[in-house]
Amino acid sequence: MSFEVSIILFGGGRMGSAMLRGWIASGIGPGAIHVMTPRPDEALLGLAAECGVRVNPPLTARAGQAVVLAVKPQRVAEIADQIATIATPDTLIVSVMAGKTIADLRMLFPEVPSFVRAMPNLPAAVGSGMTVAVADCSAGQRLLAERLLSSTGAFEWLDDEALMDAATGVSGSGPAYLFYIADCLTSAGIAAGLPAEVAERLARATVAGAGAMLAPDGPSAEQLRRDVTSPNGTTQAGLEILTADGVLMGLVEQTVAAAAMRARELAAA
Ligand SMILES: NC(=O)C1=CN([C@@H]2O[C@H](COP(=O)(O)OP(=O)(O)OC[C@H]3O[C@@H](n4cnc5c(N)ncnc54)[C@H](OP(=O)(O)O)[C@@H]3O)[C@@H](O)[C@H]2O)C=CC1
Ligand SMILES: O=C(O)[C@@H]1CCC=N1
Repeated sequence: MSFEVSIILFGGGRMGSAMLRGWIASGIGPGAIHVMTPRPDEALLGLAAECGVRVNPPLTARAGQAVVLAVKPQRVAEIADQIATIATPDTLIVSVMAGKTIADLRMLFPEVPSFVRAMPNLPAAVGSGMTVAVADCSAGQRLLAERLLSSTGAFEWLDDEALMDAATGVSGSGPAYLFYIADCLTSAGIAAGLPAEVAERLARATVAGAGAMLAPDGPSAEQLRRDVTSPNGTTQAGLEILTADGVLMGLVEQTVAAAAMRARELAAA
């Protein structure tokens, strides 16, 4: 899907760069993208040079554009003056900051009429992201935001902004939990006698392959798990440990709850 939209991205860090890569790969015209970030790293500068993205150009008011905020919630106040100088009655702010509510954004940016609060995740960089969002803007801007956010992978609107913090705990932070599982699998492989590099290669490929099978229109996770598990075989022996007494399930519930709680705290940061 290729379309033209003029974007100013504030924050060229991990999430900003991940979205930028996803946008470019999906065909969004790179000449239409400006990145504002105080210390662009080599990778960002290389990507920008390769694709014609402008980094830290002088900004002027540009009607109809999307301003994407990918700075830390704790630092967003620093860009209020810059946003005030570029805001027009058509400006749409798309924030991906954890915790910050649309009400918070309205207080921070009183000149801006329209907001989308989104929560993407890092696999956006490879077109396999999961983004959820809520909107307080016109139907046309909602469509624009949806095209932008869905260009990096799966996307859905949430009806209730109160669900954004729980979604942050599941899909926003979720890739980190799975990367940790990959590390656990590597360590367990080493403990079981595999050379470290072999264990790591096996763990990475296994988590990536299992993730690929969880395509949205594919079988359920439960069905896929059953497909691996031969009755009385090796997987059953392993899963009896992993699922014993619901300990892991309880830990994952606590993990998501802690992340959601931190998102609520960040609203006030
Ligand atoms: N990382 C993730 O997986 C996800 C992150 N998010 C959200 O994305 C946002 C960014 O997170 P993340 O990318 O991890 O953090 P990073 O620290 O990697 O990126 C933040 C970027 O913002 C830049 N920045 C700081 N001040 C300004 C400013 N005044 N104007 C423009 N840019 C500025 C920083 O530059 P410098 O380092 O030079 O100060 C840095 O490059 C957060 O709000 C987070 O909640 C949402 C979903 C997932
Ligand atoms: O850890 C964080 O605060 C951000 C938001 C979701 C993923 N990373």
